[in-house]
Amino acid sequence: MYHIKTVEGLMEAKGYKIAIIASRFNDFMVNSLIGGAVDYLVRHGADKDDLTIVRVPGAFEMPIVAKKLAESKKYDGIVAVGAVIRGATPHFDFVAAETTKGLAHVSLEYGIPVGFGLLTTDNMEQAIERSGSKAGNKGVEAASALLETLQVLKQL
Ligand SMILES: Nc1c(NC[C@H](O)[C@H](O)[C@H](O)CO)[nH]c(=O)[nH]c1=O
Ligand SMILES: CC(=O)[C@@H](O)COP(=O)(O)O
Repeated sequence: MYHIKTVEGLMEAKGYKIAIIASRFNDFMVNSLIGGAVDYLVRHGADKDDLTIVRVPGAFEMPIVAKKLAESKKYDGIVAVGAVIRGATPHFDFVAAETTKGLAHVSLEYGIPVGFGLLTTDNMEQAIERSGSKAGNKGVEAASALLETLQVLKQL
């Protein structure tokens, strides 16, 4: 038998300062994503005073705000929640791709983990299903992923 050193993270939020970036577009769903993320973080030890919610107009504005938050060095991590829902034109593809790339860029450039809770769905029904109903809550998943990543990074 080999003993292999394994680095893995527990879901522990105590002591972390976390910013939640949330778009106003499709805010019926986004409010549920915020609620899921906050509930998860608090139930895993976060102090409410250590959480900051930053509202932005749409998903496209998330990366520049994430960059500013990262530059401030006030936060250990970011949870980004939003909902991009396909319409009649190719607009969806541009907004979804640029938001995703922008958030990934900020994460790597500034070395700050970003929990990616952006719904990118073909229709409203899929978005509702993923914001606290039958297909779970992407805000919860993003918050959970952030905590695990923070704990892993701390050990490396
Ligand atoms: N259609 C969606 C948008 N579009 C708005 C853009 O994100 C942006 O705010 C606008 O183009 C001004 O710069 N945003 C979403 O978050 N979700 C959508 O479905
Ligand atoms: C994702 C979007 O921007 C979308 O809501 C836009 O809809 P449309 O392509 O019908 O203008």
